[in-house]
Amino acid sequence: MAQLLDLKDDLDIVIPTIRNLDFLEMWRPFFQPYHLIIVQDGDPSNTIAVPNGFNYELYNRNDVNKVLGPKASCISFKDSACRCFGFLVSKKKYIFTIDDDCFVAKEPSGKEINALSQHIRNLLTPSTPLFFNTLYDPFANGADFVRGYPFSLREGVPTAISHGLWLNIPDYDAPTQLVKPLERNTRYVDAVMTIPRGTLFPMCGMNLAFNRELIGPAMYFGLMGDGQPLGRYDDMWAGWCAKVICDHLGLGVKTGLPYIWHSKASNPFVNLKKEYKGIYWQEDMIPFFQQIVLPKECKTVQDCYIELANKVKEKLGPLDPYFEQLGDAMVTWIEAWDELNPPPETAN
Ligand SMILES: O=c1ccn([C@@H]2O[C@H](COP(=O)(O)OP(=O)(O)O[C@H]3OC[C@H](O)[C@H](O)[C@H]3O)[C@@H](O)[C@H]2O)c(=O)[nH]1
Ligand SMILES: [Mn+2]
Repeated sequence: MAQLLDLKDDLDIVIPTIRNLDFLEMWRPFFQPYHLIIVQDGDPSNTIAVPNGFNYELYNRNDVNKVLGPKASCISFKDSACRCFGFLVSKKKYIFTIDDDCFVAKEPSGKEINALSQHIRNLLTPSTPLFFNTLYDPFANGADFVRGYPFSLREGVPTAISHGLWLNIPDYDAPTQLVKPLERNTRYVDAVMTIPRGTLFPMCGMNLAFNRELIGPAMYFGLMGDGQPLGRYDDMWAGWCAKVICDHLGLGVKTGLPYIWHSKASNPFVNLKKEYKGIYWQEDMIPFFQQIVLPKECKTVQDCYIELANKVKEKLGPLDPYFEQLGDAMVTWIEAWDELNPPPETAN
């Protein structure tokens, strides 16, 4: 498996940022062989310092507007949701996206965690969404399928998403941050699990990898930030859309290892202002995703996503006009995706 854990020609690292990128120094041993796509948010006249020796492309808002023209309206401004522009312009099979306040974590033994290689292992080994393996990831070293696990299901399904976790500052919503300002996550759980089919999960974008060819068009992080009634639901929205589509297309989503060290607690009051509508809208959003049935005619991610977009407008539009705009932006995203990523047979 060791030779499989080096995908330097097949994976891009996408970083959304409003800060300098000194954090890369700690990741240098793991990230240096890889190409970085840096999405600079906020004022494009600011200069983002990238440490020497990294191979990268950097896009600011002017670049987003230049590349997408009017379709740039679907890319959020002043929110980490802008990272999905990096997913759009990448030409690689795999993506790893990480926040700039996430550092190398250590196992209980003190060994530094190469988050990238664990994500690659997660993505290159099958998922088991159809039957839960009680010894967790059967493809992990020293594990296997337990007694009673049907042999007909042991092949598993292709893994589309690998969702990593965080030591130190956990990804809590603002109310929880306010109630538990000093809580730190010190629990290192040595497990990777497949999220069962039919079950949604709260996808966090700070330590996340995925197979672009399997699920890329569904990894749109929505309309958030400047001018929008919502923030910090970017990754959540993408995760709900992607999971419903993964279930429909027979793909898998894993969560657990690897851990990163999340160093910065963002301001809970600022977060509350960004999140509050999402906190009550999600009581309608979640049943929407739980009840959605994608037609069997939807054979590609794009087909599924356009169907989802239409249903978002129909079912969630009455909740708030925001969802009408979000549904339209979802369609614009697919148009942009297909324009920048034409299927091989039509590529000129
Ligand atoms: O306007 C902005 C704000 C931030 N960024 C970049 O996004 C990354 C996350 O920012 P930060 O670490 O400050 O926020 P957190 O609250 O820790 O992030 C969580 O909530 C928002 C997202 O869902 C995120 O994935 C979660 O981890 C960081 O790289 C900032 O530089 C931005 O691009 N624009
Ligand atoms: Mn953070």
